[in-house]
Amino acid sequence: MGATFGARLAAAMDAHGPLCVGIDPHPGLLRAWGLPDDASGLSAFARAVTDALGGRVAALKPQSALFERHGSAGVAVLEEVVAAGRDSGTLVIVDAKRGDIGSTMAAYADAYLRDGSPLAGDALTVSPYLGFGSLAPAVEAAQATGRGLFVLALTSNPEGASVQHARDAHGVSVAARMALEAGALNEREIAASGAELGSVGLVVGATIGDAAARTGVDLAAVRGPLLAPGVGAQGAGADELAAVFGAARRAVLASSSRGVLAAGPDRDALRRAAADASAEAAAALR
Ligand SMILES: O=C(O)c1cc(=O)[nH]c(=O)n1[C@@H]1O[C@H](COP(=O)(O)O)[C@@H](O)[C@H]1O
Repeated sequence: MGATFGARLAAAMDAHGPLCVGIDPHPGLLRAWGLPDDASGLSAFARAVTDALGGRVAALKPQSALFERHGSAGVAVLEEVVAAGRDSGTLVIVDAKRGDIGSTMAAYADAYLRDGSPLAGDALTVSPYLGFGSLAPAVEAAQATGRGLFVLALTSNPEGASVQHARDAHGVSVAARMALEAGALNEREIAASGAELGSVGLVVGATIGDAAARTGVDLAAVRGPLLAPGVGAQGAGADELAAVFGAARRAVLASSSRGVLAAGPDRDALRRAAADASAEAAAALR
């Protein structure tokens, strides 16, 4: 196995800035780009984004749901995106938010985290709400193949608080429990690899305000990458990034989908939008 996902992501952020661009081919965006809402439109959209941004941003994050809308033909396009990202040298985070009981999770791990699987990018978003331990097959597969995970912890949507802020009998919030579990895995990995960041990241929305402090989540102690969606279309910008992440800001990968994609389909306009978003995130997180 080569370098760990955490090490590869840290190098990519140093080279290109702390920005992940989401590939979310919403019907409205396809329309705005003059493309049909079918698999051919998805393919043209995804190719335009990977051609424009491959090799220029730290990561690309295709949103599986928007490909699944078109059934097997759409999933085939998702496979093309994963391959195009890999060919361009840009890390691909497959945003499928998978989570299931352990034995079924093993099948998801096989689909998204196994060498040679057409759906396997460099990392996968996972949902720990069947219990963090249910993710064990994904953790094992990711560590065996040098891939990463992003575990939903404090999500950018307001409804997330009703689950994630809840506290157990010891007063530990659900989000803090997820952060502690991820931190323990990263500590072991870092002890072995010597990398700056582990490979078990968290999803922490840039829109959450002071929720990390209120839920007792120590973001710096996670020692893994912090994927921060909510930048751009959901309203977060430089001020929110700086305020939410504080001492953990060096680990943050800001994520924007519609905020960058709205500049397309023109290649140079997409590049300018991504470069501006990346520079803004870098300044906020310095
Ligand atoms: O895991 C994610 O990426 C994610 C987690 C979260 O808490 N909030 C969130 O918006 N996302 C994803 O990030 C993307 C946000 O898109 P924009 O709002 O267009 O930037 C979508 O694909 C969401 O599914």
